[in-house]
Amino acid sequence: MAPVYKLTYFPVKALAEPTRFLLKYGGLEFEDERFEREQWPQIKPTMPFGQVPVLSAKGKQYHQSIAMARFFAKQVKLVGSDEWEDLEIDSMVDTVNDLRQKIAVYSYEQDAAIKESRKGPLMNETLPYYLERLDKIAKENNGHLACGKLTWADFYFVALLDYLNYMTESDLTAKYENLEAVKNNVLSIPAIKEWVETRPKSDL
Ligand SMILES: N[C@@H](CCC(=O)N[C@@H](CS)C(=O)NCC(=O)O)C(=O)O
Repeated sequence: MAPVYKLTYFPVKALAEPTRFLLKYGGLEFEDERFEREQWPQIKPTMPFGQVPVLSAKGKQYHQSIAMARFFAKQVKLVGSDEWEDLEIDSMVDTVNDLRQKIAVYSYEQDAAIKESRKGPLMNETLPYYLERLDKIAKENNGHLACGKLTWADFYFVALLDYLNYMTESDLTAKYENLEAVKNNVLSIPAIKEWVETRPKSDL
């Protein structure tokens, strides 16, 4: 029987990877549909808001990567134990996403001169600002980003990290031992370790 879930995305980790981590963690079968960039013009009009990732299930399409990650986090019990914990987790996920967007504004800039002008502020101000605070939070939470325990906020951060490193051409967590601990806590989970070793290779 075909899997219940199909996740459609470019052949990269990026925004689909948190959901892939959660599906693998929960042992939930899914079709990992990756299309080539040349196919995108044909596929784009078939997506609800012209973007991916898109989750297909039960004859419907669902967009927005954070919404789908939260959906699977509930299924695999990586959400909070009450609304307050969910608030803490959601706020960390949104903060990591804010950081991603700030990095993307630099990384995806097509004009070389504008890109260069954004590099200093990003590298010397924005990244340290976020990473120092995230590292402090990881310390206070014993190697996690929220609630002092493993939650989907950890998965969200660690699954996006390769993409963030690719966009900044750096190893963002190298200098931050508590963020390294968050990374190791997620990557040492057997199902995640296996996925990372066997998933299709991609830079971002
Ligand atoms: N907020 C959306 C953003 C999705 C998004 O930016 N998707 C990009 C790929 S990472 C895309 O589809 N780009 C192609 C396009 O817009 O034509 C989400 O988190 O799912």
